[in-house]
Amino acid sequence: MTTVEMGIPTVRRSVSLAGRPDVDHLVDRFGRVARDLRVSITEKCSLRCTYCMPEEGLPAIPAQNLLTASEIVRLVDIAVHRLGVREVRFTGGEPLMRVDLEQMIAGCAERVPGVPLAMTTNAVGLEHRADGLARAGLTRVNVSLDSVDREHFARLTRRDRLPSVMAGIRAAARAGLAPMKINAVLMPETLSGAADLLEWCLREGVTLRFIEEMPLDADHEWARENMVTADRLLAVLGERFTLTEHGREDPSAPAEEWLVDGGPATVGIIASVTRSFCSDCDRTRLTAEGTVRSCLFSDQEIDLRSALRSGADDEELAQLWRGAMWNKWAGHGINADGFAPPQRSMGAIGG
Ligand SMILES: Nc1nc2c(ncn2[C@@H]2O[C@H](COP(=O)(O)OP(=O)(O)OP(=O)(O)O)[C@@H](O)[C@H]2O)c(=O)[nH]1
Ligand SMILES: C[S@@+](CC[C@H](N)C(=O)[O-])C[C@H]1O[C@@H](n2cnc3c(N)ncnc32)[C@H](O)[C@@H]1O
Ligand code: SF4
Ligand code: SF4
Repeated sequence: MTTVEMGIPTVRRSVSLAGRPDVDHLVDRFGRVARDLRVSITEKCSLRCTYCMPEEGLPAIPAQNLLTASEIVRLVDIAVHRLGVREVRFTGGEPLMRVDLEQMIAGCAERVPGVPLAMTTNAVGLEHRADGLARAGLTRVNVSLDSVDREHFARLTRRDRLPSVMAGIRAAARAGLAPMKINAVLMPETLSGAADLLEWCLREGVTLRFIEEMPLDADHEWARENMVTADRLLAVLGERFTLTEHGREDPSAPAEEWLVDGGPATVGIIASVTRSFCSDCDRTRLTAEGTVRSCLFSDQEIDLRSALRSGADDEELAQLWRGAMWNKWAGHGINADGFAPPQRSMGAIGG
């Protein structure tokens, strides 16, 4: 399948709160509390990673359906002050594709002072914006970088932009956007360069985390038998480094860590498929079109944008959000019989 649509999830305007305790924060039926908000701000991207986007990019979201910077600031304010969110991460698509990103960050920094404002980015062009983003109030960035081999990088991302990414990483470090983490999705074609990537990150003083590929690619080519597992990666890295299991930063952190050659440097693995961490999930998501998505894999979304634009007050919006999260599933279900991937691909959800 090569031509891909963005996917039309089931978008609802109301949701059942039956059985929900009368608390402010975002609880679900499994006792989890969402404190980590991920806000997708665009479907556009400067790269076309094969595990995420179709070659032609995602269909454009009509401008009137995209949340504006001030709408995003308002929803972030509600999330923090009414729903107990403690950290906000901007993602996409590629967040740097929005020219009003600095304005959005500055608005959030003013409304929710002290709350960490992070961004997940491919770092293309970050070189020119890192200082301004730091001044606006961005606290840290995680950067996607799958290979330090220029040819491998260009093949995987369908764009020859490795030098720009490296320059972006260095500029972000100089701007104080730290601690910075590098994310690398595990793919068969880049596995042979995994140890070189780790060596590069150790030299640059940034933390590397490898990620198992999830069935969220727009081309629907993910296949369990082709995916590189955490165990396979550990065997490959073990040929060059001594790795010692070190556990998780905190129980809801997606990455398990290993000390590299006795430490203190670590390498992380986000093993979403073979060692799922859904039972400790603390995430809530806002899509670029203003729907709440309770799980990466759940296509049932709650529409905040329509409510917001038809005059709902902050408490009404907060209550819709609480309902969306109360109905969150137990987990992604990738390992269950009959699993079907969601309609939206990763770039259309906000990874
Ligand atoms: N299964 C699952 N994987 C996720 C989720 N969110 C992010 N990921 C994966 O984890 C990777 C890293 O996510 P980041 O955007 O860097 O965020 P993070 O790991 O929460 O960031 P830190 O707070 O710096 O640890 C992404 O590339 C996704 O592949 C999630 O909710 N569920
Ligand atoms: C969708 S991107 C959006 C932010 C930004 N464009 C970037 O690449 O960092 C967010 C994260 O999702 C990850 N990702 C994309 N597709 C994935 C997949 N199929 N499985 C696992 N992670 C994926 C990327 O590696 C990236 O770290
Ligand atoms: S992973 Fe990020 S950089 Fe790569 S195509 Fe998806 S949105 Fe773009
Ligand atoms: S797949 Fe869903 S439940 Fe599992 S960690 Fe991700 S968002 Fe949370």
